[in-house]
Amino acid sequence: MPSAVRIEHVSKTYPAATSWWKRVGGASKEGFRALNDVSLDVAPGEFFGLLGPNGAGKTSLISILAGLARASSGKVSVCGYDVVDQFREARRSLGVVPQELVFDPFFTVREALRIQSGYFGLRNNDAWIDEILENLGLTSKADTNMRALSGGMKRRVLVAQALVHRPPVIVLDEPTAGVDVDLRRTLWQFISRLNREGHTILLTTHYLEEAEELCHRIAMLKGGRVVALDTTRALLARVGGSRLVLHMGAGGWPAGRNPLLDDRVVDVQGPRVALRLEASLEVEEVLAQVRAAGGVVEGIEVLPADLEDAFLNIMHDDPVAAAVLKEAA
Ligand SMILES: Nc1ncnc2c1ncn2[C@@H]1O[C@H](COP(=O)(O)OP(=O)(O)OP(=O)(O)O)[C@@H](O)[C@H]1O
Repeated sequence: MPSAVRIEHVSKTYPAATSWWKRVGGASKEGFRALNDVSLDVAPGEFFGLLGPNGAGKTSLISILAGLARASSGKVSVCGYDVVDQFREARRSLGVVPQELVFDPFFTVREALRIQSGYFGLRNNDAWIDEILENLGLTSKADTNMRALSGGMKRRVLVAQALVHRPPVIVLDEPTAGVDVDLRRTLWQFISRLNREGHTILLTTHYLEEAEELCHRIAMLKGGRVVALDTTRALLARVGGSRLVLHMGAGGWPAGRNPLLDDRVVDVQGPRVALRLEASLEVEEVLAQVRAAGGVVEGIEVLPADLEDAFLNIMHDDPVAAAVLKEAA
């Protein structure tokens, strides 16, 4: 059986120089390289996560997969169909939920889904449309005009549109960005069910806890390169240990006073500082070092390591990723 998604040595360079791009400082003579020799193989039935910070290249990769953009080099196929040479077959095998809310304001929800079915040559698709509407909590909105829907409801319709032709591969580009808990739960229940029924899912997200819960395997992208590709379990095992979260009082984190202590820091968000621990027994020792360095600790939490730790570790351990991080700081 062919791979659900196969990406082979894909690079993407955006042309140098629209005038606005020059103004924001992104242009160079050679253009901007958003993807750099990316290779991935997603097996049929997998729930695969594509993670990475802003600008990592996730949307560029998905656009190439969906035939909306061309790779500068390399090959991409969906269910064995080349996305350029066999565009129709590849596109039919794919349902894409885009990141941006794009919709036609003139139709009701049901009309929009019927039209979308028509693009794939599907008539009499109402039974499946009704099932999708129900599973996404949209039944009561079926006859509502698209422009009268809230943002969250519009996002549900985007998901529904991607599913009308029952694609074997479903791609979700940050589907839960800015949506409420209710939609998240509804969406993940439905998507997990489709995955259990054999659909392959490719998910990009910034929410690492979502990826940790749902994905079998994960690729981490940074600066257009794959910096890690492994099972979720193996990525978690790579970090081990636990995390100490300190809530710092006046004066904040005593940076630069003790390099060993600074080395443990994985994340700083205002007064909340997360540190890596090899063993929980180290808590006392670390607290003593913080106090000796002049830090005032107001609260502590000890948490098991999670995907966020794995992500931060990998970003720091990878020399290219570390250089990109440093540049961004
Ligand atoms: N049309 C374009 N022209 C020039 N540069 C672009 C274009 N589209 C994207 N880029 C640049 O390519 C890089 C990768 O962008 P991309 O949108 O693929 O990243 P992303 O991982 O999806 O980010 P985010 O999480 O913010 O959505 C970014 O630096 C972006 O500014």
